[in-house]
Amino acid sequence: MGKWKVGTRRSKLALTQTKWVVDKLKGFAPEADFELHEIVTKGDRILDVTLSKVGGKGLFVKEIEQSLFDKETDFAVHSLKDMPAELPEGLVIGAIPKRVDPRDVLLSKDGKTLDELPQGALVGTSSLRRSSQILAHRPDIQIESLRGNIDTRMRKLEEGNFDAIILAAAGLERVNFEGNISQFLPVEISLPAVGQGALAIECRADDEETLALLKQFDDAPTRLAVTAERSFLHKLQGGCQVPIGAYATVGENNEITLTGMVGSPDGKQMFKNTATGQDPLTLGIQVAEALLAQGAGDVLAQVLRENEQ
Ligand SMILES: NCc1[nH]cc(CCC(=O)O)c1CC(=O)O
Repeated sequence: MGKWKVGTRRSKLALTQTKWVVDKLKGFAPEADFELHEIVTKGDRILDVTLSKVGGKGLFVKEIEQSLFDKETDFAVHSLKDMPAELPEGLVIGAIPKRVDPRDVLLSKDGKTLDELPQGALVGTSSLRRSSQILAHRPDIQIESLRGNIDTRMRKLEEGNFDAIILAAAGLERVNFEGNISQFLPVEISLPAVGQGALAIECRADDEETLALLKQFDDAPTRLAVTAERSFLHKLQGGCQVPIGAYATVGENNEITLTGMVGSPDGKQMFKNTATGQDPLTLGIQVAEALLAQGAGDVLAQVLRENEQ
């Protein structure tokens, strides 16, 4: 039994993800009743502005979290990568389902790969992490900002505004657009965003009934991996839009291997480190400290200063 009110953003991707989660949860609680509550977030309303200049990640989750506090909703489905490194007191991630493909992908005219793009090609992305890594690999490329949901971005490619655009494989897969992918970028070229490809189901920390439901849908290796990635992000205090990437995998005996990167937006400076360990929180901090020792702190400080201007 039980009735759950589920918070979701209104974009096609968000609705698809939320409906997928609800469907799976029905498998664990066949008699339960789920009611979707669509919430328009600040991030959705100001997509035409450069998000990094108005406050970053929190914009997509704040109003949804408020509805959890107000008990208008009982849990909410987010893309994990849209969530700040630190949750507000009183909320927790009740489940992290198994991660899908974490990679970035290139969508181009005529299916060209990154290496096949013409000299000086125009590539659309608003992510500093993506621009940094693309430019490190192909310094001749021109990067231009590209905002909006998946449909909007793909339309701008079709209209001929860009030679190529970069998106997350996971988002395209979830809305069945993966047929448009020209190349899966290897993580050695484009290290994904923290949590990319994973979902987070957020609920109140004291809501035992919801926690018990969500727990059944939690994937332990994914949680270990993204906990390491988020610890790395937290240590670098990468709350807002910053050129930070991280990807962790979990092998035998729950051994976690984490790679983290910080790059300058022009790709001229690139710091990377890989380490292995058992404890995700310690490992994240260790990789972050290795990058700070290489000088990544100066790059991050510079980006923050530019965002403030
Ligand atoms: N930045 C927005 C965003 N947040 C989550 C996804 C989908 C991929 C995911 O769940 O990791 C996307 C689109 C994209 O980056 O292409």
